[in-house]
Order: sequence, then structure tokens, then C-alpha cells
Amino acid sequence: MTDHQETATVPAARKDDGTPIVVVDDVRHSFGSGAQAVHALRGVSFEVRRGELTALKGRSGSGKTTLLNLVGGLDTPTGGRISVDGTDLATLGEPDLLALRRDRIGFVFQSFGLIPVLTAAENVGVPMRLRRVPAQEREERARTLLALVGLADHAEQRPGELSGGQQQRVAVARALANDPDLIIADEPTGQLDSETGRSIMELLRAVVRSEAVTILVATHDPNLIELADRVVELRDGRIVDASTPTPTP
Ligand SMILES: Nc1ncnc2c1ncn2[C@@H]1O[C@H](COP(=O)(O)OP(=O)(O)OP(=O)(O)O)[C@@H](O)[C@H]1O
Repeated sequence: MTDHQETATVPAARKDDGTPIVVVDDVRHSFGSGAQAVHALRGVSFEVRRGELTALKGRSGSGKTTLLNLVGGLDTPTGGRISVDGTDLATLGEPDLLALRRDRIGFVFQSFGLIPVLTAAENVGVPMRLRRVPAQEREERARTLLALVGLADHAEQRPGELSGGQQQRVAVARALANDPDLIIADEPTGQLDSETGRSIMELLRAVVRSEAVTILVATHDPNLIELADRVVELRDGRIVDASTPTPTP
């Protein structure tokens, strides 16, 4: 392992100095080259403010997943700059990107991404294992987080024994495991019926407040956009509107 083995799960001090947690500046991204190239992002600029839930909306193929992957350091843009918490991702080598993804960012996916043979509590413990958090501390935090997402009584169940909505709650708890600054969620309600989907969005809304985390969520579900503090719309790889604050409830 690298020298990034931190065992603490103590929350890092939230630096709420008014600076955005994510800055995306003129980002372009293409897949392939020449005549076959797909220009997924064509000069995208926007910021994600700390402590907010920002929704990235847009039709299928508009570039949402591509953009989330770049912000999460899973891919490198063809052009432009992305900074997370003041760090330009282009300056980070793979070990530091790995540490950033492990320690500072939580990920939630459409398909939940839980490990079928592990219990809910063990799934939540996976990111902490990667940081070598001691077993007892891991178990305690996993149970605290499962209670937070309303699954205190389901810690020992495996994903196959849980509903889709419950599985996504486990995934949200897992995303919070290492007390990240930022959660990136890609269509987290895409496989859920609308009522369950709404409850997951309400959960995300609640953890923004209770866990002082920032969330960037891609969705094309218009019913869910209204729960966001801010909406960024992508169309054909370009931002259409990056400044729509929704009314505070
Ligand atoms: N690995 C890849 N290779 C080639 N083209 C790709 C690849 N990934 C995405 N694309 C293309 O890039 C464009 C943007 O795709 P992206 O998945 O980012 O859109 P999206 O808004 O997330 O769509 P969806 O809502 O369906 O997930 C699309 O034209 C897609 O076909």
C-alpha cells in the first residue's frame, strides 16, 4: 500500500470558506479519434458549492456520466481543468487520485454496486477496510451509518435479501463510510420506482445537512430535480443552464 494509510474516521474539518468544492473549467472530452470521435463534452464550466446538493440533468447521452467520471478522477479530460477542494486533478498521479477517491469522495451508482456475498454492514465497511480502519471501529461506524439511512435492523442481511430501495440506502451508507467531502451519485434512482426514488433523493437531501457533505447527482428524472439546491443542465455536451437555484423548502 501507499503512504496514504490513514486509520482515522474522524471527520476532516469542513473548510467552508466560500470556495467551491468542485470547479470545472472549459472541460472537453472525446472518445476515440478522427472521424469516429465522439465529443461527449464540448467546453463545460460550472462550480459545485460546498454543502449543497447540485443536480446535473440532461437527456440520455448528454454527457452526465462522462462528466461525473472526470470529476471523480476516474478518467482524465481531453481538455480543460477540474479541481476538487482546491486541487487540480491534472497535478495528481494515480496513487494520489486513488487516495482522493478513497478518502474524500463517496460514489453512488444506479446499479447499487454492492458485493452480494457480504452483509449490509460488511458492504458499508469496505471503504474503511481500504483505509485499514480497525475491525471494531469499522463495525461501529457501519452500524451508525446503517441507522442513519434507516436500516438499523438490516445490518446482517445480504443485498439479495433487501429491496432495491434498501440496497441503495446501503450504498449511500457505504458512500459516507470514510466521511467524504463530496458524494458523486450517477442516476441513483434510475432503477427504482418513483416513490422509492424520491425517498432516496430525500435521504441524500438529509445527509447533505446532517453529514455536512456536498452532493453532485446526475439524474434525468424531472421529479427529483426539485429537491436540489442548484441545477446544472447538460445538452449535447454543453451546459445549458448552470444557475438555477430551486426554492428552499
Ligand atoms: N467509453 C465510451 N466510448 C465511446 N463513446 C462513449 C463512451 N462513453 C460515453 N460515450 C458517448 O459519450 C456521450 C455521452 O455519454 P454519457 O454516458 O456521458 O451520457 P449520459 O448523459 O450519462 O447518458 P445516460 O443518461 O444514458 O447515462 C454519448 O454519445 C455516449 O455514447
